[in-house]
Amino acid sequence: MQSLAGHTEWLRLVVDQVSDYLFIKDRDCRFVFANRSVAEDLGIKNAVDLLGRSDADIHSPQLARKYEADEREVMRSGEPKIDFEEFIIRPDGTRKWVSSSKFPLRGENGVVYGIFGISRDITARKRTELLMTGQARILEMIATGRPLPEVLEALLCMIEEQLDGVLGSILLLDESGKRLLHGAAPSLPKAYCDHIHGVEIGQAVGSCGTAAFTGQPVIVDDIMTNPLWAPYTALAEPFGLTSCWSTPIISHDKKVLGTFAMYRQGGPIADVAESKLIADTVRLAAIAIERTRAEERIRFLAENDTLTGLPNRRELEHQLEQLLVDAEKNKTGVAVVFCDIDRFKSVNDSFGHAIGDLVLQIVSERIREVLPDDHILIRFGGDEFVLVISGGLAEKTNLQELLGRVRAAVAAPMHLAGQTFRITCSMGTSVYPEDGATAEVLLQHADTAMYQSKKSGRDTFQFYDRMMSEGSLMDLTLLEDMRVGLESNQFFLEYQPQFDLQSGQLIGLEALARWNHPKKGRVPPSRFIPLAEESGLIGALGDWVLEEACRQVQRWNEKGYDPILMAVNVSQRQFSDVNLVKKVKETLQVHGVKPSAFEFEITESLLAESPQMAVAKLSELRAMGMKLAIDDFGTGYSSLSALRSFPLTRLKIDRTFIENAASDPGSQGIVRSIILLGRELGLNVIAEGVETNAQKEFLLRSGCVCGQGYLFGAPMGADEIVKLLARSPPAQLRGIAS
Ligand SMILES: Nc1nc2c(ncn2[C@@H]2O[C@@H]3COP(=O)(O)O[C@H]4[C@@H](O)[C@H](n5cnc6c(=O)[nH]c(N)nc65)O[C@@H]4COP(=O)(O)O[C@H]3[C@H]2O)c(=O)[nH]1
Repeated sequence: MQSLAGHTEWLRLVVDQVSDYLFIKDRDCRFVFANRSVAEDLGIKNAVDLLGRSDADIHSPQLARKYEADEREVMRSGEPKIDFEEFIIRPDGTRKWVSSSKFPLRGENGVVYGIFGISRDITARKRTELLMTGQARILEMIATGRPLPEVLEALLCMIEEQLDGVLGSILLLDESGKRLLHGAAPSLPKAYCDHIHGVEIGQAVGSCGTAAFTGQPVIVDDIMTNPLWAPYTALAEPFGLTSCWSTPIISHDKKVLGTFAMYRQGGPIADVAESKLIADTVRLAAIAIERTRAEERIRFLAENDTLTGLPNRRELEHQLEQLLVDAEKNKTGVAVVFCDIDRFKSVNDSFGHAIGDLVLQIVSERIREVLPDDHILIRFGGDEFVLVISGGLAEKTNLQELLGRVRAAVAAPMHLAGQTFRITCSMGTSVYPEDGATAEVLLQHADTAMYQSKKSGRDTFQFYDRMMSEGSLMDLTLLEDMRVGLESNQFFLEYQPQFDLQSGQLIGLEALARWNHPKKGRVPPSRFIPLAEESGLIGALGDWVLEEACRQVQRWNEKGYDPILMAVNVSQRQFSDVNLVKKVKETLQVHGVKPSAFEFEITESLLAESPQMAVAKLSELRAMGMKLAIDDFGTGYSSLSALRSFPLTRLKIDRTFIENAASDPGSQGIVRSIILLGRELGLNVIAEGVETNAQKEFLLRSGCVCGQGYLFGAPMGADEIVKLLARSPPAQLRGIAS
């Protein structure tokens, strides 16, 4: 008996040395035997204290039910359950994975009276497995574009599963690089996260604020005493947070993206953290954040214009369609406004593209400031913007008032690169449902109305009118008529005389195109010249004008009249023709006209469009001996230095300045400056549109040499000019080299 007792004692000593769990349970699943390993992990000092207790007395009901179900099945079937994985949760909340085998215990009569169990610790292996599958799952989430908060949360859950008692948190550095924003923290109290959200980073801002600022990990084992946490102890204390290890999340190009922090409630953090796990976690977090930011950037680029930050054309169509659906439902209006900057190309060419870009940014900001936030402004492309206005503001009187403010805001002076100038815009508006039912039609009609604003002198806005579209149709018919007219001699030239203001002598003629339409009668140049320019027909018309002017000079030469300077207008498109110089040379030669008796009138904007090409071409024409004038001078953006580089011979002061010159001091000042500028550059100056003696007197007083206008003679036929030529031979132009 004694030997048996000694034997039992000896047996217990042996089984208590074994690190595996060894246990026996009766038919009611109550412990009848357990070794020390089982008791220790359950926080029970003496293994005998386990005897008679069931899993329900020790574990959570969920775990207890699972263990019991397995054991009852072994007893019922009489078959052992070998090497299966399960886990226990210790009283401190940590998890232990085990590989268990449970065998039925039979008496000599073969009756099963309990189970014998053995379980081996496989936590390390299991964690590695879980870590690998967890990481693979997170990479899959990143690859399939799951939302960032979801990915970060899964990442932290994986960490919390790996590191017992750790509460994870990820904070993201905001765009300014100054503040940390909440990313994910599945186990931290919400109130704590709310406090941290938006914290400014710095030298001593807890663990995360400091880690983000320095770019280095910050390990704080005692929050209450560490100086980095001094301002935040009161924040951590109510939540029982005692330690925190924060590691900066760094991008591939070494920028701080945020922080990954591990907190503990009770005890230091340094003993639970594993550096390899931390390194893997911040790497995965960096991939997730960078991928999300790259996607956001791509989306932004796809939907917005990079220069102004405004939504782009693609976005407009999408948003406008949606607005129209809402407007249809709510029976409200939507206005589409096309806004185009006037003469933007000239701005770009005169001041450079960098200034052009700034102008676009300023214009977009100015419009945005005037437009209430809930209405849309998009950059349609180039110098075109589209405003979409809905609700009460889309009603005509409100809209008029709003567009007036947009117009004024855009036109306010701009001070850029040491220059001050005004930019204006032309706008056109179409309104749903009156002017169109779809986004496409509304845009098209707003564009048509904008085009009308341009035609009517720019710096204004127009509402779409059906007649405008009909006008476009009429334009097409007129264009066709013009083609026919050019071939069937419906065009002819009139000549307007130019005079020396002092001597009153004839000094030159300006050839002006005229069209006698078989049905419509005289069509004014203001109608057909812009149409010819837009359509490209101006090339053929310009060739014809040059040819006809040369023929006329030739006729007068043959009749023995003294040679007179003949000026012809050259449009922008005509000037861009690569064969222009060759054509002019040939035409003059064919008709025996001296180039020195010919003048080209070009516009200021033409010089601004492409200054290098203009200098090259003008130099060639000038080298032939032709004279070169700038027409409508004063309306463009020419600067003194730019003008110097062009080989010009005269400036024609724009009619609008002469119109007011006798009375308006502003116009007088401009006229005087142009005359001075001409003198400074050694150019002859002629005033156009002189209608009154008062204007003539003012010009004489200001030192203007030449004039042209109804006061001296309207454009007239060649026969009338002959009478002038017969009366007095033309004088040489003063101030121009031949
Ligand atoms: N109010 C007023 N107007 C005066 C006076 N004196 C002359 N005019 C008008 O002023 C315009 C002068 O021509 P522009 O500035 O070159 O302006 C021209 C020019 O830009 C263009 N144009 C005319 N013929 C041609 C041409 O053959 N080729 C090209 N490219 N353009 C042409 O059409 C524009 C208009 O031509 P027009 O209607 O003939 O109008 C002419 C002329 O009739 C005046 O005292 N008061």
